Amino acid sequence: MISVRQLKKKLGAQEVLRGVDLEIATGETCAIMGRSGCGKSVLLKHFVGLFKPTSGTVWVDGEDITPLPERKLGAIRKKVGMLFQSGALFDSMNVEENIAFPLREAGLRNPKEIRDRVAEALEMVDLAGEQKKMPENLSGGMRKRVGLARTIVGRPACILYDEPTTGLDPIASDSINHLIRRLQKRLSVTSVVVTHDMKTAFHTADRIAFLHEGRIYFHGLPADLRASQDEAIVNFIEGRSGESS
Ligand SMILES: Nc1ncnc2c1ncn2[C@@H]1O[C@H](COP(=O)(O)OP(=O)(O)OP(=O)(O)O)[C@@H](O)[C@H]1O
Repeated sequence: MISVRQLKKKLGAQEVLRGVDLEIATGETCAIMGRSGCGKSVLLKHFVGLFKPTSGTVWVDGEDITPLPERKLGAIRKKVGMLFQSGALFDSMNVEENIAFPLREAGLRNPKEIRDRVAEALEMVDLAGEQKKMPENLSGGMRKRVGLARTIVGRPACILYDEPTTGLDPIASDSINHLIRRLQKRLSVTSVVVTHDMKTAFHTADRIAFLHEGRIYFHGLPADLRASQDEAIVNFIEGRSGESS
């Protein structure tokens, strides 16, 4: 579904990505992990053309999206939905209007069809009946669910999650982890989960990619990551900074 070849990205003077190679198969869930600031979000944004590589290529569903101009990226963004960290809701719109937004943008006009699609998406994220609430009256976990409903309402083939559990308490996080897994089964979507939450990675992922110093340092089964004796990986998993106090 996604194939990244020798992707390099410079932002200002900083070489954030230094030759990333990564293959994500159709239907699998891949977690991308790595230390804060290592470039996980930058990498993810390349999958929908929000960043252009300095060099290298990004293929989505068999198409090289690197040379595509902005007006042609709409089709890719229909295929690959992205859930941003904050949920990125419009504060002036209620839950229903927020979720209906991409449908209207795509040209859907039939009010009953829009209502039904919104209700179905809300039901999938366990928020049935919450159509009329305003974003300011939602908890952080609910905002993420509404953001997710807005992502799945367009029926993407692939969902990108940028830090889906950041800022949530452990129980709300656990519930989002289950939701990611359930959606993957129910919709048979390919999922990419950027996270530094070990629980999220181990709960949701078929394979884990560990980004370190601008490259994919490890890509394999969660059990193999856990069993690794490599110093950078062990320090990350055990949360050791290497500093003394
Ligand atoms: N638009 C931008 N312009 C310049 N630098 C940027 C931009 N976006 C990100 N960066 C830089 O790229 C680096 C990687 O950022 P990124 O957000 O991908 O990290 P991350 O691994 O997702 O971190 P975190 O886990 O803390 O969210 C950081 O040093 C950041 O400052």
